[in-house]
Amino acid sequence: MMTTPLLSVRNLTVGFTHYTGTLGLRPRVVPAVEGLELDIDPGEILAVIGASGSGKSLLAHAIVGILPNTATVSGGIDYDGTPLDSARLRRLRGREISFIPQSVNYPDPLMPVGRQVRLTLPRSRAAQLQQALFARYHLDEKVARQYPHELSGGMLRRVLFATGVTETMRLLIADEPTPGLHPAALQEVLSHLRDLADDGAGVLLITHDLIAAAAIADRVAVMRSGRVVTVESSSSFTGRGETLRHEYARRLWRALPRHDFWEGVAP
Ligand SMILES: Nc1ncnc2c1ncn2[C@@H]1O[C@H](COP(=O)(O)OP(=O)(O)OP(=O)(O)O)[C@@H](O)[C@H]1O
Ligand code: NI
Repeated sequence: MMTTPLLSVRNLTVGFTHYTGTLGLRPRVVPAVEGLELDIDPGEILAVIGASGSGKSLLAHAIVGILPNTATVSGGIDYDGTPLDSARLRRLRGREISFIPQSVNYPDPLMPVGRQVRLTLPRSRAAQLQQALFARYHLDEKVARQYPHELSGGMLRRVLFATGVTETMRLLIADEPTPGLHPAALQEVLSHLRDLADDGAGVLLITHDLIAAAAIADRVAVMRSGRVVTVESSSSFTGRGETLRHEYARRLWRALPRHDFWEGVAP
């Protein structure tokens, strides 16, 4: 029996207009990601890996409807079997669909973290919901009044989850939630993601960390230059990657330092 995927990305292309010609007046749409096809089932973690600039964040932004309005988009995204248009997204975002943005300039360094969390919540119940979320993520209430630089990396990450993850969540899009974490905090975030999936959520985990992706995800989509070159079962990232379907995935796997080590000692 076929089940409907929770999320289905169909032939998604996102382009940006570049101006060419001698006067720079001739507009041309250059695709930044092209022909993306991906499914996520309930209870599944799909990791998306790929080099910087390969289009991972654009994929996430297309799903949660926050592409810049300069982007040209074609293709479709279905949620629960029906198109995820902007009206539906507005209704579902923050309820069923959660997003943890890439933490480049987030959280805001100049705002207490509790206030940042409250800004993402329905205004009428923001204070109460923020307290409940902090309790759920084992964050002391005084943390709410602190600034990001006053918290450890692991605590900050828990704040990000408190911001993004709601009780009613069915789909989580997490863009690089783990960089710069020390091993214990990394482990904590990864096992939290696994728990959310084991509770039935579909998770799209964007990461540079192929080892973490292989350890925690069910499948790993590999992006390169704006395309999904292959979707591999995470169990194939083992040994020398003999069972990986695509050569590029094998190359990424074999390029990891510990493989150099093993190759170094192999007869
Ligand atoms: N607002 C924009 N205007 C023009 N081009 C853009 C815009 N945003 C992204 N791009 C292009 O799309 C490409 C993919 O960007 P994206 O942020 O998705 O990469 P990424 O895989 O998330 O990289 P990283 O790992 O560094 O976060 C970039 O190389 C860039 O050329
Ligand atoms: Ni990114």
